[in-house]
Amino acid sequence: MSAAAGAVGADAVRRGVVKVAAAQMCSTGKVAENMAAIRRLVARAVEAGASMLFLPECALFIGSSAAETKAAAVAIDGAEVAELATVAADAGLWLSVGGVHTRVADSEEGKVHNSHLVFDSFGMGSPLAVYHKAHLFDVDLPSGIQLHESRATEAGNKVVVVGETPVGGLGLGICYDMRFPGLFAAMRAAGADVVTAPSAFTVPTGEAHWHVLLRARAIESQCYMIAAAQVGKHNAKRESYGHTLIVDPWGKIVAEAADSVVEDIVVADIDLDYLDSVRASMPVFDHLRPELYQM
Ligand SMILES: O=C(O)CNC(=O)[C@H](CS)NC(=O)CCC(=O)C(=O)O
Repeated sequence: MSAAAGAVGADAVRRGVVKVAAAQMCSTGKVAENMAAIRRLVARAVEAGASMLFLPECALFIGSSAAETKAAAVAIDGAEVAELATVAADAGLWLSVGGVHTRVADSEEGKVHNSHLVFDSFGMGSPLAVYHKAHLFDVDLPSGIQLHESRATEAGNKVVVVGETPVGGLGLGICYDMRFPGLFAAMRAAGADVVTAPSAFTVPTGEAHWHVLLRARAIESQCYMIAAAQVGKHNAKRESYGHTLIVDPWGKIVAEAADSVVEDIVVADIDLDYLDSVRASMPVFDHLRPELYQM
């Protein structure tokens, strides 16, 4: 075998095809019960042969007021986060936990971060990467839904792409972030192959926008999009749309959970050779004209 052929072979091994799982669940205000559900979902992902599992926003806790959310926030170096690291390590699985309310040390009002945590499968006890949700969901919708995420939460200020995961470069988003294409373009520019939008989407906005937004972000960024979702009634005030989704870089839905199933995983292959071929045949990032539309 020539040296050149050897190099191609090595690259193929690095890119390759990797199976992932995305969860759907209905978290409540009871952390211990949510943690038990996470353990069941992890076991199912292992059984399915996945290398990585993606859990939705609010996987550990979903509250019904800003006060509850602040009170339930965990320390990034605390017991709950360490437990998640151990769960991942014991299973030999990489884990994305899409939105954990974490304490902000210097917040005068006791506000939290909505943090997307990534754990590797080696069990170092702490997350490999942390992204703080940058766009906060402060809305007053015609359907009567009012949500003011900023009452409990401080926005993050950094784009985060984890370089070397089983699925290549992994861009971290959360829920409402999916409405901001600039964030996903920035992730692609920073090396993302897979982007994420773990969610607790409202039912009316989900019916109107969920599939369109997620497919559009995948098509534009030419990345796989993984959106693990909360589903069903969490408490008297909150209900989520479900439809956990995995979309390929051409915009095709490759896995979707039924909204009637309260606890489930869906699996799909992440094929980075296919991703490369999509990017090569339509090199949109070589055609950008930021001088025309940079804001
Ligand atoms: O409240 C928490 O504890 C965690 N945060 C959330 O669930 C957030 C803020 S209320 N939900 C969303 O961003 C939904 C976005 C959405 O539904 C849309 O963009 O249409």
